[in-house]
Amino acid sequence: MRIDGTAYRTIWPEEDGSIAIIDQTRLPHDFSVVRLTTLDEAAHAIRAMLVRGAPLIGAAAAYGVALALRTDSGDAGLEGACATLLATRPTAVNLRWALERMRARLLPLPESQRVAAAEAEAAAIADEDVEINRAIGGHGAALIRAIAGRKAPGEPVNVLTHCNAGWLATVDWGTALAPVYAAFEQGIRLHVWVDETRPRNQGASLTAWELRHHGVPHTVIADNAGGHLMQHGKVDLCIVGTDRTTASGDVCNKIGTYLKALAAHDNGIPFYVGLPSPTIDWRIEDGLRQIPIEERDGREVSELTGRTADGRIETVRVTPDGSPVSNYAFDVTPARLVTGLITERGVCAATREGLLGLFPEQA
Ligand SMILES: CSC[C@H]1O[C@H](OP(=O)(O)O)[C@H](O)[C@@H]1O
Repeated sequence: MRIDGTAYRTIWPEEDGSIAIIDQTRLPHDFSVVRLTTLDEAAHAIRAMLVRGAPLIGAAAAYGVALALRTDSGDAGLEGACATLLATRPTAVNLRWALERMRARLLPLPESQRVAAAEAEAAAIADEDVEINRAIGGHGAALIRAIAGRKAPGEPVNVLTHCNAGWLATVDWGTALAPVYAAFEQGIRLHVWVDETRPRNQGASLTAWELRHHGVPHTVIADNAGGHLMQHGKVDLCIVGTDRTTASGDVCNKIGTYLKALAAHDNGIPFYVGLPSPTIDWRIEDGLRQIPIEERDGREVSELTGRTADGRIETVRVTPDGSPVSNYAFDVTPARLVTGLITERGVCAATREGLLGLFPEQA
């Protein structure tokens, strides 16, 4: 995506072998590029959410393996790197998918060939992600265009999204926001309701930042406002991302997604999911019982970090000292509440039959 005229991806290799990332914990106030040079730095970047979003987590882990092999390209080094990176975050299946792909590519190779092959495979994962998301954008834009055709002339299509599933959550283009960007580029009038997405505020801090830089009309709202907007006809469709979708169409995504899906269902509003195929977990059917839900540090709920009027970044506490805090990072939306899955191969029902219709090789 372009920021002030410069084209960026969220992650890229540098000539010196380091891996550059945009530090997303500094947005929206500072645009800061960090260079990773070791396995531990890559693992920290994922765990501490300098990079986040299922596809970007997968790409970052792949590059993390390449960094690790520069130090130890033996089997133990490779297995150790994969174990370290796999342990960073439990929910996004792209992490497991990318690491299994790197292991399969590298284990058969002699140690002398592994660094170059790891860098090439990580770059391939990144490039493929961009093309997958571009295709999701095209398929999703057709949905937005169809809704636009039913609106009064000049009326924008109102899209509600949760968390950040834009280009910052991927290598480029995004998943839930790819259709928004594609429709916007096609000249379709639209507006995006941006759930702030407590507690880490990826919507307020990242989605709003993305959309503002791209010139897409948007309004940041409290998470709890979405249902009210739907009841009053102000939402035409919801599009969200996912960190893991089961073979039967259950969708795991940022905490609060399930509540939006319930409100959409109650108001007859289409609820779509931007779903790149590496985010499909073909090994499980029951999302509620089989998807591990990450629990993060309670301080993400009890504290707020922002910029003061005079430009200082400060953190304040918003709960009483001593009050216990829990911080579930994801929830699971049952397939029955999902209108459709927007994949790189087209849109399908949130069912096993729907997914296998687009990905028959997985049968
Ligand atoms: C395109 S994946 C985006 C997905 O990832 C986010 O989780 P996190 O920021 O914790 O990595 C969120 O669930 C988004 O929908």
